[in-house]
Amino acid sequence: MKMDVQILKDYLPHAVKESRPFAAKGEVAAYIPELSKAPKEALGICMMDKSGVCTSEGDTGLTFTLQSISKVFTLILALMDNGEEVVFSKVGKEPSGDDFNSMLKLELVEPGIPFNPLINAGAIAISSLIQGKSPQDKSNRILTFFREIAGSDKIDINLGVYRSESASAHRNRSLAYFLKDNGVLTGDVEEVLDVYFRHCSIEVTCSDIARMALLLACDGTDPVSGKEWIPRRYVQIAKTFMVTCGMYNASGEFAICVGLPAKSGVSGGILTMVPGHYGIGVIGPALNSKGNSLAGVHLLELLSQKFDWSMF
Ligand SMILES: NC(=O)CC[C@H](N)C(=O)O
Repeated sequence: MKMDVQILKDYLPHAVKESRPFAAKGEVAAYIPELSKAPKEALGICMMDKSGVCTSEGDTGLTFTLQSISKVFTLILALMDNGEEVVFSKVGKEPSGDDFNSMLKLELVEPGIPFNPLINAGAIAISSLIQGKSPQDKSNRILTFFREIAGSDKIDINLGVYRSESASAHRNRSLAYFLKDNGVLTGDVEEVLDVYFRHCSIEVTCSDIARMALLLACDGTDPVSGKEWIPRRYVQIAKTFMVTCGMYNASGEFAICVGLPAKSGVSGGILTMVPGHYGIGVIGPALNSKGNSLAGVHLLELLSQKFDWSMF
C-alpha cells in the first residue's frame, strides 16, 4: 500500500475537483422532505489518521444526518447489549439483493426475519434490541454511545429531520408492522420506530464519522488513548456487513472498485476506512438510483486506485 501522507494531501484537491461534477447526474433524497434542502453539488472528505489528525478537502463544514450510517453502530450496541445469539435470532447475515427499504423477502422467505441488519427492516429490528427503560432512555443510550465513539459531545439529533422522517415514513411503518406480525418485533411498534427515526437523524460532520470509522479501522480501540470502546469481535461482524451489504445492492460493485468496508446513508454520507490506517468520512448529497453518493463513490474510487487501498 502506497501511503505517503504528503502525496495524499497533494492529490486530494485534484480528486475532489474531478469527482464533484458527478453530482450533477444524481438527485438529493426527497422522500424525507427535510433532506431535499441539502446542497446537491457539495462534496467533502475527511481522513483521520491514527494520531487523530485530519486531512480534509472540500465541503467538510457541512453537517448532515447519519441516516443508514447509524445502522452500523446500533448493530454494535445491540451486540454489546445482547450478544450474537439474540441478535442473529432477529436478523440474518446475508445481502438481500433488494432495495434498502424493500419488504419483498419478508413474506417470501421463511422465517420472515430481515436478511441483514443494514437494510431498513433489519435496522428497525435492531432498534428493538437496544436496552433501556423507555424509548427515550434507549435513544439517549444510542446518542451517548455515538458521542463517545465520535469523540464529540456536541453531536445531537436534528429534530427537523426526525419530525420530517417520522411524518413521511409510511414504508418503514409498513415494514415494522410486518415484522411485528412475523413475531420479530416485540413491544410497541411506534416506540421502536421512534428509536429508529431518532438514530437516523443524528447530525454529524465528516470529521465525526471519520473518527467513528477510525475506531473500526483500529478494531474497536482508540489508537490515541488506547481505550477499547468496542469488542474486536463485534467490529469484525460490523465490518463484514459493511463489505457485503454496506452500499446496499451496489456493495459488490463498490467492493470491486474501492475494496473497503463502507456504509452509506441517504443524506449522502459515506463512512469508510483503510483498515489499520485511516477512518474516512465523505459527504456528497446527490445520490444514484441505489441510494449512494455519486460524487462520493467516485472520489473513493479515485483514491483507492491511486493509493492501492483495496483489501482484496
Ligand atoms: N438508506 C438510508 O439511509 C435510509 C435511512 C432512512 N432513515 C430510511 O429509513 O429510509
